[in-house]
Amino acid sequence: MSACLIAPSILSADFARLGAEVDAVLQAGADWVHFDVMDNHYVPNLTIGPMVCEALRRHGVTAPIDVHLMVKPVDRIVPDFAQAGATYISFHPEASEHVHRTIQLIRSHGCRPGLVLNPATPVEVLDYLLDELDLVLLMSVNPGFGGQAFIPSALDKLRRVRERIAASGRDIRLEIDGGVKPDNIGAIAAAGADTFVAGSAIFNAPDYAAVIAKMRAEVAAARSANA
Ligand SMILES: O=C(CO)[C@@H](O)[C@H](O)COP(=O)(O)O
Ligand SMILES: [Fe+2]
Repeated sequence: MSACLIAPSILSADFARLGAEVDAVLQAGADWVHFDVMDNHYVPNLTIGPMVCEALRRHGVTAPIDVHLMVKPVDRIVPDFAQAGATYISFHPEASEHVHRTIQLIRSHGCRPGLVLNPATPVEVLDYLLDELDLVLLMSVNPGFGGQAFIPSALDKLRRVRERIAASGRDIRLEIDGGVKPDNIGAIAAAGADTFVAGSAIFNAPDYAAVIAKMRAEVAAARSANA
């Protein structure tokens, strides 16, 4: 099983102090920075773009930046995020006319491609694509907002995607996004996730290090119970 990675979603950070917030979660033990990009078109909310990603790199952030694109169309913005220092770029298949081509575009710009499945998107969308992907991101809420409740059917979907990843023989991260908290992360890990996005659970907590440590401990306990 791959290492457990914690990716705080900066959607729930204090945007007025973004650099300091990102420094604080990384110092508190986070592995990645999850960067939610919303366009008020594919989803009904508007957030941040490549200039903010570049500003974080200029600020000195060296951790992987995990860009979650909730934009339509996708391709036009990919080179800008690559230039801005994105590590992973993930997108929703519903937002791209040619999903395979978008994946290739992301890789050709030196980034790692990921595909995001909404709660109602069937796992079959991964057919013919797993060989090209470095990450599958399962949404456990509908995209657009932080602070929503985890949708339980994501657990079964995690198990099904984990089986497909195992069958592919490739090293593909399985990331979960939406409503992840210390009290459900164990069940999420047991279902097969190895990369955990958490926005409100981390940024609304008084002590980032304590909540990240609690999440890691829950994942470790679930993994040893399943071993
Ligand atoms: O992509 C999204 C929402 O569309 C997420 O990354 C959220 O920002 C996660 O926030 P929490 O559910 O953990 O509060
Ligand atoms: Fe996200």
